[in-house]
Amino acid sequence: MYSSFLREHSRTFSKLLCNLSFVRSMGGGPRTFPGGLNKWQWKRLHEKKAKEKEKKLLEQEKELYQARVRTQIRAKLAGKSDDRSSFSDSQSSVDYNPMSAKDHVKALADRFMKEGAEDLWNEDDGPLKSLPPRPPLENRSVRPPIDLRNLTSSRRNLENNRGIPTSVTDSLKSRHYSVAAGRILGPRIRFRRRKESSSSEDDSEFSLEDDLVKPFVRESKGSQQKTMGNSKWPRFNFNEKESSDEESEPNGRTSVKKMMSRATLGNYDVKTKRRAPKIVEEDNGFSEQIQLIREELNRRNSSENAVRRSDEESLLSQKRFDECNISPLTIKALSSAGYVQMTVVQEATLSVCLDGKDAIVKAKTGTGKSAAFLLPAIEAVLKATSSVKSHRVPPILVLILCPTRELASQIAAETNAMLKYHDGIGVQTLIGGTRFKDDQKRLESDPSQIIVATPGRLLDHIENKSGFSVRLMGLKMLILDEADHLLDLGFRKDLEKIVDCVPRQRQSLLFSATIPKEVRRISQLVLKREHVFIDTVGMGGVETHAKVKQSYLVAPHELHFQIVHYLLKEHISQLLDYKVIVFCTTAMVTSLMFLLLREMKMKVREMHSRKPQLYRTRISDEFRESKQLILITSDVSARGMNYPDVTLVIQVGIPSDREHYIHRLGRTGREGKEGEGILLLAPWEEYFLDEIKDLPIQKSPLPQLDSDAKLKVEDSMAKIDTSVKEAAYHAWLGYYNSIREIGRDKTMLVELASRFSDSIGLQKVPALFRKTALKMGLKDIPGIRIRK
Ligand SMILES: Nc1ncnc2c1ncn2[C@@H]1O[C@H](COP(=O)(O)OP(=O)(O)OP(=O)(O)O)[C@@H](O)[C@H]1O
Repeated sequence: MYSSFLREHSRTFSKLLCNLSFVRSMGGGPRTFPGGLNKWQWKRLHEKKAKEKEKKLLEQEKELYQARVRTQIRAKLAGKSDDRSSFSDSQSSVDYNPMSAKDHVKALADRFMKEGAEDLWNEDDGPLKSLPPRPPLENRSVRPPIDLRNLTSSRRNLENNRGIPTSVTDSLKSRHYSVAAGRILGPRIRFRRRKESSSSEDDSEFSLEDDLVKPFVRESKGSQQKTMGNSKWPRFNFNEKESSDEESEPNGRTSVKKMMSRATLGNYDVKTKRRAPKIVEEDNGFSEQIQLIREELNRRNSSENAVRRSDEESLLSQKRFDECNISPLTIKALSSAGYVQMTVVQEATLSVCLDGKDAIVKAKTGTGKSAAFLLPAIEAVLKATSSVKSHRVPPILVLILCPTRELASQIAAETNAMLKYHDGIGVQTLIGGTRFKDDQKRLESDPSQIIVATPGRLLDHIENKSGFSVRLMGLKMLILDEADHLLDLGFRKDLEKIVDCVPRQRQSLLFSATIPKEVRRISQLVLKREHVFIDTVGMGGVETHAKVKQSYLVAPHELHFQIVHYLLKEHISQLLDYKVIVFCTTAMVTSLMFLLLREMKMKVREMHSRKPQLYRTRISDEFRESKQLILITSDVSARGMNYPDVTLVIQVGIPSDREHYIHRLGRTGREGKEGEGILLLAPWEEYFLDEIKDLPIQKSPLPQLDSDAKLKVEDSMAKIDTSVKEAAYHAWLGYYNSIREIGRDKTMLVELASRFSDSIGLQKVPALFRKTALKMGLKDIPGIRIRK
């Protein structure tokens, strides 16, 4: 709610810090700082200061906001419609920066009513879940379609629909409140309360503005809100603390409830009505209204989806690149790479991106999102270089952030292909696992306008490399590939720092195959408020490809290695040109799986975060080019990697969330091709299926495993070094401990981990360091051994 204000100020402050550290880093390196502090102490000191400042700003903003809301209540109670008009003359001219409560509410309403924002109405992530069948409502079929916008923009609509009084006095009598915080818009929640003293019901309706007022509203003791049709809709909590605000009236009548503090609102905030003990009934009209809106949205979307499904997952649109407003040299490069027609997401996004608008884009895996952001990126560079005089060191004009090193390299390679005929435009990668000095040399000898980076290494350059921050000051476009992952907690801090170091006047583009609702909410960390949301999947659309057959197997953990071996054998026997990716839960489990399958003479390669970068790059390149190869990997390969013609993806164990499942699966069935995905779960992991229940995944029967194969697996497992297995056990325990559904029952977790330890042929459960056990909350759990 206060974020825009806060962001604005904290950004300025952080920029100052950025510049400060940059100034210090000029001319040879920031090695010592005032007070004898080293770089990190200096940095921490300033981070602390920034946090304090941020807190103070937040407090100020809160106060301002509360004052504004109080004024609004006063105005209402005094019978004035405009909150500002209720101020004294001297106050009325004050500009309540950054915006008035009404404007704020309107802005929220606008944002949530935007085209494509309907899914924000949905309480769950992902597409709208289908609604349970409802008994037919009278006259429902003859109801005209609901204009959703009208629901927010015009109160009258609802009021007329439902016979709610519209006059000022009436509306004051039946006070209107609804819900802000971006959750409900338009339809207002209507509560009925019965006055203790009278049998007639007092309609109290809550309007959008007044949820902002909620902290100031005190409700009568004992009054309860009845559960709404959907329990997730915002609740009005009339809790004990609020009721303790009750004061005795001078006449000794304690049953008269005062609402809000008299100190702030004088007599206006004293409710002189008798206390209403409880809400007598909930107005079902509201949930009905919501239901109708949802149905209307579903209806609209199902017809859109029908059109979409009619050209069944077609990847390419009708539009050609040469029909678009992009450089002929780029078009030439595109056609030499075999791109003539645009893909659907490219067509949907290009004009918006070329217009300079901020956008957040959701499109299925393997549908050409990279080119969709690279084309406008190249245009932005061309535009900027033609209008700006030549610099000795060109500024960085486009910054592309990726979550993994391999993805950054892949994007850079694709950019290079598109820049084939453009002289004087270059792209460089800044990724971890390479020598920092080599980066520096490349940046100096061949400064490029486009940088593709992983967040950590980019920050190293911002903080340590003199001149780099200055080059970033010319940035025109910031792109986040796999945006939802970059906005995840794991990357968030780095991302915030990076955003603070680039100009505010820039275009930002966010792309991913999965954009959960909360990511859309926090995307404004990067995007302007007036951004566009482009969703080529569509609400209610399936996020995976119809041509990818999805199935799952449930088997005890002890059988997983054997089953993977069996599935691979089966697949290889059916396909000459197979190419398989096996995803494991952690790097060390990946390593164990790789060693086992290699021991069993399968043609496998391994890739995970514990491998040196040079090795990772070599394996990635080999797998891209090869046929008849199996890649055993962790989530480093889950997102964005474009290995052509992957025929099967096996996921062993639960992915960390629904999004990971979709991205891993998306390594097959790219460019509209066919593919297959198998998820292998232990019985206690079956709960995960609930997260993907809207996806077309089917249960497969357990294969017939012969005893020879079992012996073979056991023999091969016995040959693997114990240290690898111990590391796998530790990693396994760490992974599942971090998964809420499993990690919360520590005893069960340790028991399962012991079984895993058995299944990989360890004689006894490996011991943990005391510190590790403590950190994981496992110290006193039976079955955990502590290292002496
Ligand atoms: N217009 C086009 N014509 C033909 N092929 C294309 C076109 N655009 C992209 N491709 C190809 O489609 C494949 C997938 O593209 P890309 O890797 O950009 O997908 P993506 O949507 O980013 O996938 P992910 O969500 O997994 O990151 C690539 O092999 C790319 O070369």
